[in-house]
Amino acid sequence: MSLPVLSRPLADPPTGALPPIPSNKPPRKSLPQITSRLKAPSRTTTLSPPPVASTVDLSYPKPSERASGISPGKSVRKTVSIGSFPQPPNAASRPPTSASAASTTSTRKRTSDGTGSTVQPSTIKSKKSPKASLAASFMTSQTPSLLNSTGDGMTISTKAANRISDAQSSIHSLPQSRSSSANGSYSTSATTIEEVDDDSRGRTKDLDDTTMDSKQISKGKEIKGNVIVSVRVRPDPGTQNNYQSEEGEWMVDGRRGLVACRGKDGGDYHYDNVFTTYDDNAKVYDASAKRLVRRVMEGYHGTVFAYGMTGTGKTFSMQGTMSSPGVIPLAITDIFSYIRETPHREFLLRVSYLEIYNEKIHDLLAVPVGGGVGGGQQEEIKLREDNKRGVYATPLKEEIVQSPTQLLRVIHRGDTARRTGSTQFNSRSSRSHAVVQIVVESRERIPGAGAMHENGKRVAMFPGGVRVSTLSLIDLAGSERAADDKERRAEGAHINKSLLTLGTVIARLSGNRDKNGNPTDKDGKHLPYRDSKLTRLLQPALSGNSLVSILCTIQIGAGLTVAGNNHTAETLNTLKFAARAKNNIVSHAKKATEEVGSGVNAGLLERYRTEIQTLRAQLEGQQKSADEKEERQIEREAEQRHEEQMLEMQLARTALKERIEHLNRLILCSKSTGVNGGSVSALGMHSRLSGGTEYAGSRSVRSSASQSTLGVSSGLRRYPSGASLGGARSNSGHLSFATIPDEDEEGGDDYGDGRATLQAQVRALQADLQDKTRYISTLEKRLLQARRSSHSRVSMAFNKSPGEDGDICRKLEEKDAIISDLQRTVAALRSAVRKRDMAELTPEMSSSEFKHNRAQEGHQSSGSNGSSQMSHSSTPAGSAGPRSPLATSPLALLSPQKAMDKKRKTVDEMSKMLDEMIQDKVESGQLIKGRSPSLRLPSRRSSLQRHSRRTSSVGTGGPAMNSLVASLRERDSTIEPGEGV
Ligand SMILES: Nc1ncnc2c1ncn2[C@@H]1O[C@H](COP(=O)(O)OP(=O)(O)OP(=O)(O)O)[C@@H](O)[C@H]1O
Repeated sequence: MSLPVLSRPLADPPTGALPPIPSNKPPRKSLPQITSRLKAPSRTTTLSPPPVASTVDLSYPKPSERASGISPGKSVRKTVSIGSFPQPPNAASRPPTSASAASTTSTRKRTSDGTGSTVQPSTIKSKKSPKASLAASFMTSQTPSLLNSTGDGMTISTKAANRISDAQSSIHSLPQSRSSSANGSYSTSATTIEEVDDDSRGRTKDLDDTTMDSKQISKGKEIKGNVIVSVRVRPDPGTQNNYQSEEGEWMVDGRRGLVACRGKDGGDYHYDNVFTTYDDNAKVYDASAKRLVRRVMEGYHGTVFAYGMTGTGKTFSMQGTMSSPGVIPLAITDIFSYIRETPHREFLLRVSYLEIYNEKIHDLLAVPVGGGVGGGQQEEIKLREDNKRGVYATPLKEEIVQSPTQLLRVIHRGDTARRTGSTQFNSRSSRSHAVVQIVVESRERIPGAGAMHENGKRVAMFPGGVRVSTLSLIDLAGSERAADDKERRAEGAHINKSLLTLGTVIARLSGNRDKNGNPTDKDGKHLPYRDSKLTRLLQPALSGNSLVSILCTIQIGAGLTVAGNNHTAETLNTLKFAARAKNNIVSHAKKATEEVGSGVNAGLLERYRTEIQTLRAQLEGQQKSADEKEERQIEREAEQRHEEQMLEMQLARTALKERIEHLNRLILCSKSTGVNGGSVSALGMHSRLSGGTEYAGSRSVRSSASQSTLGVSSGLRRYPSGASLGGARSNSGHLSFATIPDEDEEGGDDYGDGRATLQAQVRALQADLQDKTRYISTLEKRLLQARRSSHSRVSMAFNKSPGEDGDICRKLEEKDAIISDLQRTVAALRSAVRKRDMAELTPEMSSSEFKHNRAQEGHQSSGSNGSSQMSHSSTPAGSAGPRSPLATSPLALLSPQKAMDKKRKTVDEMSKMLDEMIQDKVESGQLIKGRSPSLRLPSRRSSLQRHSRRTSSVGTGGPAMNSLVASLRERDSTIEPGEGV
């Protein structure tokens, strides 16, 4: 099936003055009592049919005779032209459009045979009278391609055919579609909202003033102008438009809107429009639907439907052909023209297409479950009704369209799915009622624009509100006599039943309502809308919520008789239906209100806008949270780095602090206790000497170790021997040598003068022990940390580039150096202890020697300086050289003076105990062996043993001390040099 190519202007809106109100038809002598109420179309047109149609001699033998109970004159009680529709905005109030401009620059004059010839614009412009303008509107119709109007330049392949439905097309459906399920349905019931529309009413009044006595105008009569009834006569090729049939003579007068039948049951029938066989689809559309379409764009609901016997041209009129597009494609063109002309509003169009076949509703746009158009199972579509939306079909697929081509494609897709069949009168007869529904949503582009001017009148508009209106284009199935084919008969029965119901409803329409607001007939009985799906669906339109245009198609002439059927009765039935519709349908159509907010009635436009806003807000929120997350991550990383740095600094500070404390304590010890010499003072000296500016690392460890070593050395001086002195020298290095003379000198003074009490010394030693303990634990910590970090770096290094191996190796070597230092320090400690023990156990030290030395010591101390003493005392025993204080001091301890011996012995014991404790600490703290340092906890047993030894020796004095020394000896003999303690 091919889509029709529009052969008329893209935009041919009624921008100029509206056509004149049809003047009252001249009273006819034969119908004096009727003609006073009739308004015959008095359109002056240059396209009048040939004389054969209009000059048929009409003779009305029985003018007052009623056809089927309805007098033709009475049935057409009031005929109001299309001009009674609400007026469109003034041309001046709208921005000029290219389409309208085009219509003034180049026009084509349509002739009665459908061909056009170019005429000059001036020819048309010169016709200023309303009548002339209407004529001009027909004359100026241009016939550009519909495809060009979209601007997309797409070519739709078509196959020439007389009917649009006869052609095949390869156009595919568009992806953008949505379903109007119960939840997703959209209101088209805005017209149920009553609003005062002074504009349209006033205009109707003005228009009617020209045609009828103002006293006769009532509101009910005014709104009848919202219903247009037209009759179109199909050409009968067989009879060359000879309107004579066996049943009588027919007269069709397009100018007067008259169809008359002279014969049995005949009569005169007047309508808003009567289209002769010479009128083409464009003229039909212009006169019957164009203005309605425009009103729909302005916010009114509109319904156009074609009614008539089968084969009389309903589908031809609604769809048209490629060369002569029908109402639907022309309406689509006008819809988009209106959108282009109205830049201050934004629009959203959605379309649905359904058919009622055998009293079931089918969605022509939904792909059936079983696949294939028209086949498979479809979800049953039901009609529902609510106060807001009125009657609606659900679930019905709706597609959003953005161009005329797109819209035509969608409708074409529905057409191909529509049921057709061959009947006696139509090889491709529509077997269903087809309903195209175009929902138009619109809103002001600038929210808050406030009041707008329409037709020169100030119309209050709610800024930002969405207006929803609906255009229903319905091609009804044709009524027919019983067919031979069973299927056709069944279809025909349903078609006829629904059309009968439609006729019944229209015949009983009265405009009355019961107390619940339901429409009733004159007798107050309910109208049978529910008797058929068609009437149920048309209920909103028939009960007055919509502008209505009914196009009734007939075929008259001898051709029908030739075919063996006389359809005059059917034709008369159609004419009567049209007359009843015109008389009975009362339309209260009002412009839909603008719904503000995102409720059901607000339409998709508002929903989409709300959704856009929501999504935009979500997007911003997500962006914000992502940024925040990133910031937090960065902060966290920075915090971690900071913490690591702080930890490192803390460790460094702790080490520094401890060192400072240690140094301070040593200094304070000597000051606060008044001790100027002895081991305490010596330790302080050594600390100062060895400390310097070294805070941590191997140097600190070394200095600390030196202190320990020196501490031990200070004890050893009480038990001097040549071997011990040599060992002490070799292990302690230059520090030992540098400090020994001071220590010895001061120590000699201490004990010699007895200024420092033993208690003070013990305290000082204990404090020193605590310092050492703390220092050792700090070293442990650092060692552990260094090991951990080097491990983690090594593991990281494995994952990193091989180029970093050198760094790691270097660091490992550094750590190893530290460990080696520590090991050396411990070894020095051990060595010092061993030497001390050896010195302690020297038996051959004679008392005379001791005396001699002691005397010498006393002599030297009374006069000479420390350095000379040192040079003498550092000489080994028995030699002529100077003797070391370490050599002389232990001898002095073995003095025969008992009191002094006792005192010194106690000090020695204490010193040994302290040494042992230091040793224990070192032993229990960190044990380093080779390159794999590990912590070793002291065994509980040995610890306890040590503790008991300590307490016993402290509590009991000499014997305990002996056993302590023995155990020390025993232990030390098991330790090999170089082995970790
Ligand atoms: N005004 C017209 N001018 C030229 N051809 C016409 C006209 N009206 C109808 N026809 C032709 O008559 C045939 C039948 O028309 P159409 O199918 O439109 O009738 P119908 O009323 O829709 O029939 P049905 O109810 O069976 O579907 C078609 O071939 C169509 O081209």
